[in-house]
Amino acid sequence: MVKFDFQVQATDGMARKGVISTPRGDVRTPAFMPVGTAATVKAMLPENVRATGADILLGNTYHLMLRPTAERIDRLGGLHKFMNWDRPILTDSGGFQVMSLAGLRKLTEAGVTFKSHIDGSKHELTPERSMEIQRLLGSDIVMCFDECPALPATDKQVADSMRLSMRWAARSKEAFGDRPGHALFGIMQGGVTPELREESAKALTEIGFDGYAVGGLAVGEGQEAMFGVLDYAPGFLPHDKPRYLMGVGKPDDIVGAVKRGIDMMDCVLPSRSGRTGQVFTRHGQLNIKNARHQDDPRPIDDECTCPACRNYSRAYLHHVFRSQEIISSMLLTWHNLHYFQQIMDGMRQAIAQGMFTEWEASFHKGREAGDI
Ligand SMILES: CNc1nc2c(CC[C@H]3O[C@H](OC)[C@H](OC)[C@@H](OC)[C@@H]3OC)c3nc(N)[nH]c(=O)c3cc2[nH]1
Repeated sequence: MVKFDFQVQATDGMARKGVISTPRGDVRTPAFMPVGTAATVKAMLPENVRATGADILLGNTYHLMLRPTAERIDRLGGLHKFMNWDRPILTDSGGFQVMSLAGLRKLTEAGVTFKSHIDGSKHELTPERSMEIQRLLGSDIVMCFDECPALPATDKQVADSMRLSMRWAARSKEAFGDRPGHALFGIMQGGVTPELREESAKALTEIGFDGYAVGGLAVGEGQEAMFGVLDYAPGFLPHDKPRYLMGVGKPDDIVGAVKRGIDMMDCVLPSRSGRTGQVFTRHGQLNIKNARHQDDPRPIDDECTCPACRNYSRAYLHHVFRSQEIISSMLLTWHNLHYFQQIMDGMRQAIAQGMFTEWEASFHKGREAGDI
């Protein structure tokens, strides 16, 4: 039985290239993880998500516990079978979504009670319940139940919230138990305060996890403040375990995070923005709904090998977007996810060759180019 393992294969400055081995397959790092919130990466068949180069995708505890419920997915054979994705799945613990989506929430030492944003039914999430849900879903990488404080927050609020999350991390570990081949990741909190971030990292490392997330970022603090935390926070975490930055981000956020020692990231951006016509390319981004594309016979990017760029013109993509045709979401999502995976592949190769600085310079230069 392959157990869960992480090997750093090369480093270049703080950047690392590695591989996470799991019973359901390997995850090449640095890795970008497409978001499959309600058991689907929207507008994509799982085999097409794989074709973009993804080794792992995300599921969402909060959404799935409400609908169709974790118990139903368990009865039907687990999330992998349910959504026809047999490679690794990481699920978030649900706390973040409760604070951002649910109505009528009550936060206590025990956990969070809330009313479903779907039908108003009452639910409770605790570290123990979150571990049970993620076990029922069958996810390979389980996230601790934590609290991500909303900004703006006073130092005391951030400190109190972080310490609650650390107590919840211990309860999560206790409830997770011993599950060979499955991993439990702790989530560092502490806002933008180095002392709190270090206290959180120490607490998590003492409890001991298979990987560590840097939480509490990408919540509106801005790129400069986020990079400011990433200039020191990953270094507080064990070198030989994966580091996961939650909820990030735009292409330049991703590059800056890998440069600062992050191994895994997730973001709704490439899939969600694909549905709004936002297209990411190596020369920057464009919005296909802009009238300037309606007669343009060129592909989005003539060097991109995705189906949208190989087979369709900007004029066509403009037309199907304007006409709200379903194929528009399919092609633009596929292109954006493909492009994000191209960035990860480029960084993995660059780190392996000790060329990350040069690769980063060409990445930024490509975006200075004029008309895209
Ligand atoms: C955007 N900035 C962002 N997202 C943070 C997520 C959620 C990630 C979550 O973000 C969406 O949920 C809302 C995704 O669904 C749409 C989830 O994918 C399933 C994804 O789960 C990993 C955090 N989750 C936890 N547990 N703790 C965090 O501190 C945290 C910080 C985040 N910042």
